[in-house]
Parts: sequence; C-alpha cells; structure tokens
Amino acid sequence: MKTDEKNNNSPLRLAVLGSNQVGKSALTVRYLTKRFIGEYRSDTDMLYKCVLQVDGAPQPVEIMDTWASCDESSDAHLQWAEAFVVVYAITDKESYRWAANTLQELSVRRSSASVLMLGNKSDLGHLREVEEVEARTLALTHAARFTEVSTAESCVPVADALDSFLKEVKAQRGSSNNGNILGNGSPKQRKLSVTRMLGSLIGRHSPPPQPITELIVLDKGERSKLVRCSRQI
Ligand SMILES: Nc1nc2c(ncn2[C@@H]2O[C@H](COP(=O)(O)OP(=O)(O)OP(=O)(O)O)[C@@H](O)[C@H]2O)c(=O)[nH]1
Repeated sequence: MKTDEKNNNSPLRLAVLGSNQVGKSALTVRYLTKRFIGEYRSDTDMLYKCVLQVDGAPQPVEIMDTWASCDESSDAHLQWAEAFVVVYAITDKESYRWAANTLQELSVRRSSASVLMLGNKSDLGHLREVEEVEARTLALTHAARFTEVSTAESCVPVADALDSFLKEVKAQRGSSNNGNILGNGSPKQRKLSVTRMLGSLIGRHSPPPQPITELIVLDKGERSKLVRCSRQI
C-alpha cells in the first residue's frame, strides 16, 4: 500500500480538551449518538473508535474525551491527537482561561495541528461570563476555528461544527507523521462492550447508537502507560 493511501485510511485522531464540567463528554456523545446525556463518569479518559462519513466517504475516526483533572495525561493527549477540539463553557470565565492557555500551548507544541474552539452552554446566555467576540478574536489569533454551541439544546450545530472540522482535518492530512501511541506498542486497554457501556449511559431501552464500533476506557494506570509510550516517540 502506498504511504499516502495508508495515511488516508489510518484513523483520524481527535482529542477533546477542556477544563472540568465544560461539557466535553456531553458534546462527544451528542455528536456520536445524537443524544444529550446529563451526567457522566468523570474520572477517566474515554476513547471512541468509529467509522464516520467524512466528506462523503467512510473514515475511521478516534475521539478521545479527555479527563481534565489528569495533568499527567496532557502531554500524551497533545502528542496522540492529529487535531484538537478545545471546549470551554460561556458561563465559566475560568474555563475560558484554561482554553486560552491550551490554544497557546498548541500553537507552540503542535503548530500545524488543526484546532476547533467551542464555546459550549450557549443556552445559558443569562449566565454568560465570556463574550463571543472575545473568544472569536482569540481563536482567530491562533488560526483556530470557532463557534458557540449548546450541546444540551440541539445536536445540529454540534454535528455541523464537528462534521466540517473533520472534513478540514481530512483535507489537511498530508505527509506529516503524527504520533501513534495506541496503535504501536499500545498500553493494555480495557475494552468494553459499546452497547453495554452506552446502555448504562443512555438507558437500557434506548435504541442502540449507530456509528461507534469500540469504546475504550483508560484508567489511571493505563493513562500513565500512555504518557510513557508517548514520551518514547
Ligand atoms: N446548560 C447546559 N449544560 C450542559 C451543556 N453541555 C453539558 N452540560 C452539563 O454540564 C455538566 C458537565 O458536562 P460533562 O459533559 O460531564 O462535562 P466534562 O467537561 O466532560 O466534565 P469532566 O468530566 O469533569 O471533565 C453536566 O451537568 C452536563 O449536563 C450545555 O450545552 N448546556
């Protein structure tokens, strides 16, 4: 297989970054299942493996819903992913500062990576602490895409934002060789039945989610191995 062909078929890796409680898990699950789930476990990274239609063709995609409190994993996330979704809540200035720092870090350490900045919880306009124009300007400074969404309110803007971002990332995928931590020399992963896992998230009687083929939960020990692996690259 030619190298280009191999690159195009390899999974497109997206890390969802953001501080606590900004809606990273809600956003990821909303995008993949169209459902809004109010509460999630929040003590681990979740890796979703799926095949999505990107720009009209099937594309393997891996989305890492990261756990913000695990500082030691941030290095690994930065190296593992090909593109980044940086989430903050428009109701939480501190989460915006966290996002701004992350954009800065990405500019330095992953300057060629595509970045989408999302201001979540736009349904809570009466509690707004971050002005849209300020965030949009910041994103522009870092050549990142930007939009505000309400994961809770509707799945369409979330789907539109992530669909077009994935399309852009796929288009920009070129000769650069991004790190491959989980693919090569991967740490031992706990693979769960996706149906069982999402069943516990969305309720037993809900219809099964469509696009996800595998969900991997990385616990503390496994995340440490991920960090060690990434540092060998
Ligand atoms: N009003 C509103 N609430 C939201 C929205 N998105 C998520 N939430 C709520 O925000 C809280 C946090 O959502 P999570 O998806 O668990 O956030 P997280 O960033 O994954 O949190 P950590 O796991 O702590 O990092 C939950 O109570 C969600 O129901 C939104 O668009 N609007």
